Amino acid sequence: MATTLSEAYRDHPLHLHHIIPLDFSSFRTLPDSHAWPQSKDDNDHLTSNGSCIPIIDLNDPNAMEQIGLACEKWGAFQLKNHGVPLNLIEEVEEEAKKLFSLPSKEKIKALRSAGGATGYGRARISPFFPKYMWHEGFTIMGSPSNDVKKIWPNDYEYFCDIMEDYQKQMKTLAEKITNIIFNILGISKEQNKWVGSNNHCEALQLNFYPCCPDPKKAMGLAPHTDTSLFTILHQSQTSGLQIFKEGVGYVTVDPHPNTLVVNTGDILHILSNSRFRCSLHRAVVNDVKDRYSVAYFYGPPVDYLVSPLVVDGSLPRFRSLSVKDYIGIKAKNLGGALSLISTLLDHDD
Ligand SMILES: C=C1C[C@]23C[C@H]1CC[C@H]2[C@@]12CCC[C@@](C)(C(=O)O1)[C@H]2[C@@H]3C(=O)O
Ligand SMILES: O=C(O)CCC(=O)C(=O)O
Ligand SMILES: [Fe+2]
Repeated sequence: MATTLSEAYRDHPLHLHHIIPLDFSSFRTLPDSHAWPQSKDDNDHLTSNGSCIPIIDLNDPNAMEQIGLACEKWGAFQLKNHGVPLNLIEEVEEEAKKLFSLPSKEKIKALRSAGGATGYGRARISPFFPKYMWHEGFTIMGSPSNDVKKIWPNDYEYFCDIMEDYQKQMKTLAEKITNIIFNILGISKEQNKWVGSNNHCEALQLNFYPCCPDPKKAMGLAPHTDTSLFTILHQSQTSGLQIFKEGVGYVTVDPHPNTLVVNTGDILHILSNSRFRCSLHRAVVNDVKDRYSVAYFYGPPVDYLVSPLVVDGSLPRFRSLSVKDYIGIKAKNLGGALSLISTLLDHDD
């Protein structure tokens, strides 16, 4: 049987102190463990003048062209008329709120294990940063029942139904977006047989950023790119997501009701031979409101060979490798993973 996404992560265990979040409710000031050095750049570009992530209507006849441009320029766009029922999105947010509002001692029951991929805990990228993030996460792959039963032995069903339903809706939308993107890139049906099958990778991440006593010094989610083909994100009506734009800095993605944020990931960057960027992004926190977000990561199956698409005799900028191998390289090198597989640089190792 082919490897699953959780199995691909099992080979890259984390230490427990990189998994257990703080009991944020017990802090009135920012603990040193969560105080990040401020870089000058950080406060400069919280809103950008005129530059903002495009909002695209999926029903617009020009949607395909707009999506292509957004992926080239920003590696992100906001999507209107995406077809996902709004009440389902609201229910996912409500269930996430219920889960994260539990006392620490309850949430810890579903703690992700060292070699595990799902459950409650810190972000997987935590070991790469000297300070901790003002964030708690809950990772779901398929049915969350094994994890949620540990917290709510008698009331886990509704939560699970909602999360599974949401993943189904996200998969349908992700397939539409993939078809559009592969059309733009001219990727053949032969190469994308996995789209629309059940042989794909998906994961759902519930994020919680508690209201923070010293938001300027804290970091919600440190800068990263996603390991997906692309990610579909619902952010609650509280802003916090910022996308890095070359020459501009971090640009805030203002929440718009009824839109979902789509950001491109590493796999699409490699496949498109870097025509599409993979957006570097982060989440900042605030001292007024708790913030929630729900990220759906979508991509080809773990044994799929990711090969850069070469057009008109251009050279591949990355070596071909399986999704599983890329996950392994990223688990060890995070932001350095793409340059390690680049064909344009000399590697010492
Ligand atoms: C399928 C995925 C995608 C993961 C790993 C695994 C499960 C959890 C995802 C996240 C969610 C939070 C940011 C991130 C950077 C993290 O730390 O965990 C993501 C990561 C990735 O995109 O690499
Ligand atoms: O909370 C956000 O807005 C960003 C979340 C994110 O980047 C992720 O889950 O990968
Ligand atoms: Fe992300």
